[in-house]
Amino acid sequence: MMMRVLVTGGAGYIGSHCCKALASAGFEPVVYDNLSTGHRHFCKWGPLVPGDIRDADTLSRTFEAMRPVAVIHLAAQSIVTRSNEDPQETFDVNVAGTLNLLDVMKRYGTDRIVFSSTCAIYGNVESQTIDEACRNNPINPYGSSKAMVEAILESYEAAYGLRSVRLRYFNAAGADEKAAVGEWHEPETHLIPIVLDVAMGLRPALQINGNDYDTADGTAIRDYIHVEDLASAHVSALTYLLEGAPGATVNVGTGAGHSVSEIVQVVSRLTRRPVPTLHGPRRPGDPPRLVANARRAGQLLHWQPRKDIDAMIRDAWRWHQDLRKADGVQSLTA
Ligand SMILES: NC(=O)c1ccc[n+]([C@@H]2O[C@H](COP(=O)([O-])OP(=O)(O)OC[C@H]3O[C@@H](n4cnc5c(N)ncnc54)[C@H](O)[C@@H]3O)[C@@H](O)[C@H]2O)c1
Ligand SMILES: O=c1ccn([C@@H]2O[C@H](COP(=O)(O)OP(=O)(O)O[C@H]3O[C@H](CO)[C@@H](O)[C@H](O)[C@H]3O)[C@@H](O)[C@H]2O)c(=O)[nH]1
Repeated sequence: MMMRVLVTGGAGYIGSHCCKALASAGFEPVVYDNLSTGHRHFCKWGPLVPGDIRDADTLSRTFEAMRPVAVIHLAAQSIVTRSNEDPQETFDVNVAGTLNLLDVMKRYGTDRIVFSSTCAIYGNVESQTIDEACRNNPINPYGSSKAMVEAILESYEAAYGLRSVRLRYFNAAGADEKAAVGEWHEPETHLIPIVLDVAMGLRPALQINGNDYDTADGTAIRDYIHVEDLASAHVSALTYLLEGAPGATVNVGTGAGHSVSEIVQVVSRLTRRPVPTLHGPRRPGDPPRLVANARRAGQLLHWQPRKDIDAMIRDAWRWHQDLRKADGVQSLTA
């Protein structure tokens, strides 16, 4: 019988790719999602149970019926700006929701979880690349909420034997256009889909949030990781836990940093379209540079990223064009 894995947030961008990777590896993903930012038709590799992670009754009924061997926990409020404006919502979903999920897991004896953490927990870091030993110093409520959950998971392992892999993703990018899943947030706040909108002529220009950072071209640097590589890291983490290994905190990035201006250039080169830009102020809560030292993922999980930034932008571009055509969107600024 196939092993069932509960995927909270499985109707979202990263979660849907995880479900595909799980199904390819022989697991049955069961999506648990309130569809607040996810999409019903992204759930193609197993059943969808509509529900909120803060709803203990629906979660308990789901565990009773599905008896998952493990949980991959992606459901979250994950927009940094929104967390600054409404921290109560972010802590409620990300921290209280996770405590609720862990309580139900304990009651049903499900003792393995892969958690979506983030490089946002590092905050402002001096070093060129960041390893997992780097002190947590989040500079926005979103990052704080994820750091809190990491601490909770470590305590739960020590006290209750509930083992977890905390995957600290860097910036997800790209899409699986053949599977018709990709990045689709309303409203969109992430850099690459916004730049692609500009390349399509759906927005007049990209506003660059700050060009006075202490980086080579003055714009902020991120480590972009293909969403398919990110998904395969979840399967590796799950396999690691199923083999009985102890919990771990693991960066998931490529180790290559790209500035906002570089992303604009790559998009312009690959799409052969102009991408006009204008300069705006820094976005509150944005660290200047976040680039992974991803060695531990290789050593512990036997995982390596395969796709570089050009592949990410190419795949995102194909998906984005399909999405905008399907949406019938003519102009987002009209
Ligand atoms: N996108 C990135 O670059 C990135 C980087 C680091 C970490 N993360 C983390 O990865 C996870 C997934 O991010 P994403 O970009 O796929 O976002 P997403 O918004 O596409 O997916 C989140 C999913 O969770 C669901 N959800 C939200 N609140 C819920 C609740 N209370 N109960 C049940 N379901 C709920 C949404 O409907 C959605 O399907 C998040 O935890 C995010 O913090 C993302
Ligand atoms: O119109 C825009 C949009 C973004 N940016 C900048 O581009 C960079 C990347 O921004 P974005 O794509 O929004 O990603 P992050 O803010 O780095 O956050 C993402 O990546 C985090 C990990 O760093 C995750 O935890 C979050 O969930 C996810 O939103 C930042 O410097 C932004 O200020 C712009 O200059 N203009």
